[in-house]
Amino acid sequence: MSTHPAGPGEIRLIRFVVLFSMLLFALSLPFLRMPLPQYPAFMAMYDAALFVVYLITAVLLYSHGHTLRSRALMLLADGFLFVSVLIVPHMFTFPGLFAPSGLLGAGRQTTAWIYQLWHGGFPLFVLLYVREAQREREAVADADRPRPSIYRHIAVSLLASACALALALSSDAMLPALMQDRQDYASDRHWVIWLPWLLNMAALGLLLRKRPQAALDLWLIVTLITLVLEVSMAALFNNARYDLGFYVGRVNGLIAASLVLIALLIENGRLYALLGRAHERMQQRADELERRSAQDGLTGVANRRHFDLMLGREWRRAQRSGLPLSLLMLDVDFFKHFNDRYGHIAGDHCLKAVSAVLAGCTRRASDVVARYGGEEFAVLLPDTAGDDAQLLAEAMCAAVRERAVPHEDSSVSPVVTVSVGVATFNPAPGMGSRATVRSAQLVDAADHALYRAKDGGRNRVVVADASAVICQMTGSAR
Ligand SMILES: Nc1nc2c(ncn2[C@@H]2O[C@H](COP(=O)(O)OP(=O)(O)OP(=O)(O)O)[C@@H](O)[C@H]2O)c(=O)[nH]1
Repeated sequence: MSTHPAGPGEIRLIRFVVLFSMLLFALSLPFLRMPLPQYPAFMAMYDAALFVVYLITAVLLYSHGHTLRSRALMLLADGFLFVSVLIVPHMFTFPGLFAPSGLLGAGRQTTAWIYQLWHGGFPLFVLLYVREAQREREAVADADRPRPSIYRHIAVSLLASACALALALSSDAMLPALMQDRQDYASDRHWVIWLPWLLNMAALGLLLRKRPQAALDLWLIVTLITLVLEVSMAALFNNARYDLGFYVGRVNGLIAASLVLIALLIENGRLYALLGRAHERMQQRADELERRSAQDGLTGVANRRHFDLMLGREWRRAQRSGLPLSLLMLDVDFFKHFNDRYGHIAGDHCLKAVSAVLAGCTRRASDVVARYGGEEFAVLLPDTAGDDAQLLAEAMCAAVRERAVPHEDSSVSPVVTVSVGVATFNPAPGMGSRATVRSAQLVDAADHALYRAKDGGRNRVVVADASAVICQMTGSAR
């Protein structure tokens, strides 16, 4: 918000607020001096609301300034804190609110001077903000800026409020009279009553000239316009406390106070939505990366890395549950001849077809079909006994044959065939501590059975005893 331009919706809202404030001013201008009933409770509510709004705005701006390492935003936050602190004595010293002549040793001029100092002080902070924002834009990148100290800023702001309060408390003796009595303004008021108006106009002029204008700048412009209108109605062109200008001016003041807060809250909501969407996108990308990192690029089945991971995991699970774990190792027969005859690209297509057939044969979500390397595949079958693994291995053998990928250079079949080694392990309790070694033994056993299948003539399934590596020929049909 402090760097981004305002969106079209924001600009519409800004225009509406300016028009509303100007209309309110224009309509009440002829009646500003009209006396109205006195409602001290209105002042209590007004000051309490302003205090909360200014304080929250200051907190939000300090946090933005700290995050963005922006001294400019800190200075603006100082302005809001300065006002929120001054509002408290303004309420306590206001005659008739807590005591007929106000608390804190207030004199006749005290409250009026607090009002003057807060309305004159705030635009000074805006002027400092504009100057610093311009300097920051021309200086080094945000990340290289030293982070401004929040505490130092708060301390300076509190000091400024304390000085202003001290001045206001001694205003009866030291400063020009603004009030004739506790109700009416002085008839020949000193020119200093124009100072807040002039300072707000100066800050407004500087902000209007600032380029580029961020959304925050536009909201500040509206704030200053409404403040100028407030000061005009409630301090310059009206006559006394509790006349129409006094009330309507304060309504404008409340609008002015809320604008930056509303803008910051809108911005916060927008940032949360953006953050949520960014997090979702990142999560999707992470899932996609995770999926890809587990996948073989050519065939789409699991890759070797994922297979190793799953083997270790399933081995440990089998250790805990005592359920059997079977492994099939499959190898395409005479694949070198296939490549030589049909070419490498056709070889790739053949591997894709074989892997699709193998994946199609598995039925359980826990089964893992993986490309083990080259033209060799591995199928991990958790909770599967040797007999069932052998049945599945033979079904795979048959399914590959039925897929009928022509292989004229194979001496065992006119179509592509596979040889399969099967190993099953029935883990005993206590083997888990040496899980990787033992799971490697299962791979060795299945591999050994596979080579026996090759030796035995190919296109067949051989089952091994995983613990003793006892091979048993089953002689699959051609
Ligand atoms: N097209 C293709 N060929 C591959 C790929 N990976 C390995 N190969 C080939 O697969 C062939 C494997 O040959 P061998 O290990 O001699 O085995 P074989 O010819 O299948 O013989 P047997 O296994 O004894 O039946 C080699 O020619 C490799 O180049 C691949 O990703 N794509």
